[in-house]
Amino acid sequence: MSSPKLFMHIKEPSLASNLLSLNSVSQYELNISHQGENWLDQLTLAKCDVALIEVNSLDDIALKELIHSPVFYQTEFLFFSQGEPDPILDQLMNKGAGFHYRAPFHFKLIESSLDDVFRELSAIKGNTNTQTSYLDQFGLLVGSSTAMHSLYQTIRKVAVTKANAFIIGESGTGKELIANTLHVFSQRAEAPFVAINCGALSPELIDSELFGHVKGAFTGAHKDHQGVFEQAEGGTLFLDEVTEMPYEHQVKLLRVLESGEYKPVGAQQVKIANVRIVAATNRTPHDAIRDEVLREDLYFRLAQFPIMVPRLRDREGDACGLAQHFLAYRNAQDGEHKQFSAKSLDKINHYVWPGNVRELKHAIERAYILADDTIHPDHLITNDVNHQVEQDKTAGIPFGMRLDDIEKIAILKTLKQNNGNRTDTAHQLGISVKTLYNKLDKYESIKAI
Ligand SMILES: Nc1ncnc2c1ncn2[C@@H]1O[C@H](COP(=O)(O)OP(=O)(O)OP(=O)(O)O)[C@@H](O)[C@H]1O
Repeated sequence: MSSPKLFMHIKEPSLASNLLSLNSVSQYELNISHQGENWLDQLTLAKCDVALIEVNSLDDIALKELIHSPVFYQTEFLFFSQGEPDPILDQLMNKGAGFHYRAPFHFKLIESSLDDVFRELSAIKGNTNTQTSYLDQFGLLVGSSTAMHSLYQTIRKVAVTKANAFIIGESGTGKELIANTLHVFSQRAEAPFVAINCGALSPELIDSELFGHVKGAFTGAHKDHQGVFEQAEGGTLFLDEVTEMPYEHQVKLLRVLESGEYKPVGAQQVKIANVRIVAATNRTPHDAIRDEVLREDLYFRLAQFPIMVPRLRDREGDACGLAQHFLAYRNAQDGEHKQFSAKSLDKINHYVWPGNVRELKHAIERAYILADDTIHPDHLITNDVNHQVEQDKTAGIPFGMRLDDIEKIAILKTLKQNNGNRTDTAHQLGISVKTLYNKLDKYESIKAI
């Protein structure tokens, strides 16, 4: 296991020597900056886990650049200043940059912060070859790739802030786990984490689902009902598939985010919302705004921190690692010792996993059931839709078949393949859950005529 790396850019000689004499500093692999050169460039090249940076001038170009640099999310920062107001540093701190020590410095405190960071980093780096899985784990997320480590850094930083976060990534990449991990690492961890799927909210009940209702507010409202804002009081509200919420209803969310107030249906008094909002989408926000499925003003309110989730195929080595991880857990459940053959691991490694971790998890579950002791490539059944479409194409679609009939067959077949799961079906077909519901409603009404 390699030691965590520490970068040091300290000009003031006595501060530098005091820091260098700390025991906690000597635990790290040390990397000292060359004065006179841009320290951010050096830090970017050195890829360090922790950086000690002395800030003593408002025209520090590197400090200004840091806020837009990926390094900001990949490194734990300890800034040192003489205490003069510095708006850029304030901005960095608001974004969860780490620690800012003002002169006179208390080296005991600095020592203990560095010890804490060292322990955390060692735990992450050293969490390999456990009995159950050899991948690193952070919160609820498993993965050792560089892409996942940089995601962990981002989550660690965002979690401690009050900002809303917007998680953007393909279906099955783990957006809900990320939202949950953000909650677990936040100061709201003791309060509830409430998740709702905005695509599944029925338009008639949206107000009541979000804000609750009082008894007698409408026919069927037999008792008071708490909406998700109230259920998540003090904690985190996860708005999954927020782009699938009807456009005209999104303004209601916007109002709460702007004013912090909401009113249950039929109530006289407004309530104050005390929740952190984490939203997610598997669309590109830019496209969603252009296609008018996401209000731009809502996006800016939600996306104080956009978090991009890497696709499984962009996490080098993680597909095999996760497969081993899922299998190890399954073995432990049943007291089994099933294993992958070398060829099956090769198949896992080379497949693109369009359904990301969810698809991998399901494939391992199926393979586990099918295999006796060893999982062979044939046991690994994937949702390779493209491949299936190719096979169906060779079977041929009848000449002259109406396009809407072809569409209907594709929808119903995919729905069946996904055991009726509408979210997965919509993702595979490349349409929104809302569109899928509309089309299914249309088929139903035609049947009824
Ligand atoms: N990094 C990970 N480590 C372990 N399990 C994971 C990881 N990422 C995803 N999973 C598992 O994969 C499945 C899908 O994850 P999740 O529901 O969080 O994805 P999602 O991006 O929210 O999907 P969708 O957009 O379809 O709602 C879950 O069973 C989850 O436990």
